[in-house]
Amino acid sequence: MAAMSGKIIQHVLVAQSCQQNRQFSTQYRQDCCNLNTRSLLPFLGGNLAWSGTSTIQLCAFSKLNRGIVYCNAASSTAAISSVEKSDFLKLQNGSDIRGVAVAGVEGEPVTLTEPVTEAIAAAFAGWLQNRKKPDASRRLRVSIGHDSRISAQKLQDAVSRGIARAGLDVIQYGLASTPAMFSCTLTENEDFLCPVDGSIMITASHLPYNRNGFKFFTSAGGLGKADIKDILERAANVYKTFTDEELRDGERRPSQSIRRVEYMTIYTSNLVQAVRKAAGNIEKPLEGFHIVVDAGNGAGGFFAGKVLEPLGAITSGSQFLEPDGMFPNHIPNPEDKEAMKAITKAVLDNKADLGVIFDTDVDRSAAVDSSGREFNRNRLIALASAIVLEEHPGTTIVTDSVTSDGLSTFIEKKLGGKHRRFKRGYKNVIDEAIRLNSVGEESHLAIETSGHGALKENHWLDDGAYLMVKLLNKLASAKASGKGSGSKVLTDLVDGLEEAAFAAELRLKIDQSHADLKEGSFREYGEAVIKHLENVTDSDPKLQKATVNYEGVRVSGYGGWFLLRLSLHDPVLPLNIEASSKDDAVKLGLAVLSAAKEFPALDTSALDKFVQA
Ligand SMILES: O=P(O)(O)OC[C@H]1O[C@H](O)[C@H](O)[C@@H](O)[C@@H]1O
Repeated sequence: MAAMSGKIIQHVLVAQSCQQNRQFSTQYRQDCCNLNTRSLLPFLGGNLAWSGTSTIQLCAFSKLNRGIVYCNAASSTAAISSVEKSDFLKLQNGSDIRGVAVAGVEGEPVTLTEPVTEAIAAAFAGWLQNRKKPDASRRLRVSIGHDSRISAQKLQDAVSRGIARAGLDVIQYGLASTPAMFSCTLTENEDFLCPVDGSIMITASHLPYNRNGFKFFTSAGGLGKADIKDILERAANVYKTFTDEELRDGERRPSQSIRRVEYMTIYTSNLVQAVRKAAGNIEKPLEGFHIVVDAGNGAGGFFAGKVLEPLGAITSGSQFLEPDGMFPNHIPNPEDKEAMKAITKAVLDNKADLGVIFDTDVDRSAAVDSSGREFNRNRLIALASAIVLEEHPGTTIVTDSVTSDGLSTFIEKKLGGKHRRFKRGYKNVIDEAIRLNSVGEESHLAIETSGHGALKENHWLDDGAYLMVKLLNKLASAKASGKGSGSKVLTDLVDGLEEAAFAAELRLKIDQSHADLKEGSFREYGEAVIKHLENVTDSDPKLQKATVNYEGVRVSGYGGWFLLRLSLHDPVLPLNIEASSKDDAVKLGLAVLSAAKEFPALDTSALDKFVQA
């Protein structure tokens, strides 16, 4: 410990009483106590154990209304006795775990209680122990980070208890980004206790304030669906071993010694180095650029002060950088129209060269050029493809299924690459790119319209901040070589991308309690709808089914296309339509509707409205 920087690593204790926190709150604000009755003990050996990013977060919670909400947060005693294996399995959301962590929203009972969380963390530790042999000189170590959600501290404490319970070392990072939590499994730096053997990010991405969840990483990447299921099954067993006292008083149990590391300093300095290197080792390659950041009150505020400013950029006009788990300004989601409007306005108001926006946990991003043109969805993919294809001519770009026909033409005809339009889901897209490389087809970029983008050069980590670094590299190198000093260099890269005049996504719900399901699953029902639509399409000469398609049914016609597929997570059939006019889009919509109407458990009201409007 002595060899390590005292500024970086401290011991903290979890799960102390409100009284102890009251002492602490005199230093900050009284209402901070209300918010952290189950949180960190501030003192160890007379030193404040809370530092850096955590302090920022704490202060962000200091508004009274936040306090009220937090005090409604899940009581560990609520709904404890009846948590069954099936309840644990319901927490799976693809390759993530998601649940309700804060009480108070009608119809949304708390599912991520502290004991449930502790059991999940202990299960992950057990899963890790089965796979990794610890170094003889040390125990396995697991790091924990979280986004700005109001339940973050409570869940961090419970996760810490679960990991420690399994006998592994716990290292807390405080406010962090999801990509940083993968990155720390690869970083070689013993001063920062890296690499860790496994890591947990506490986040529910852009979902409402009452939700939370977990993503798990090892040096092999994010855990997949099968591993998550395994962990939840193990968690159900761990949970059974909890004593009544543990279930009742989870958050007040004696504390364990936990280490604290400011890992985000390593992560951000890696981003800074990447841009400097790309610009030819210039210290401030972004000098003269004005770049505004919108972190949506999530975890991405670091990008302005810790990445852009050291590179010389001006960041005035950046907004919503302070973590605030009530997300009072807009949903932190680059797919959200209001969010994109907000960053566009900030760029125009500030006459900035570029705007950058992140989702809550910074694994997704988008940008806006100086004229207010959005680089998100297909346009972001086109831009990233152009950059990657300059570096790796001919490479395959793997995308999700809802990408446009115009994007394929752009990648293949204009950029000379290959477009593999695969399935929805960032993990699916990344895994497909990895698979292609393993069978000899070179791929350097896997990217979704949602803003998840992963590069081979960055360990296939879907990192919203790194994706933006690729754009910054372009700005910096253009400036260094005298080719321009604004965002025009980026705008020019997407020149020639054909974009549909009309695009819509409608989500058709399947009523799981409807008799027409005949006790089958919503998946089977959804597949039947898709199959029927395929048959209808086959008999309509104006429609052509895509020959290469990996998910749902994709059909061209009336100068546009539609895709009907099953949602990754919900009993929903999302329908994407793109066409050159609303009239043509309606014609495509009517073709879908004629098939969908045969299925009474399918709620077609959104489509009805669409074709009538
Ligand atoms: O299938 P959907 O309901 O449209 O959801 C699909 C989306 O789910 C999650 O948000 C994943 O993080 C995304 O990668 C994925 O694209």
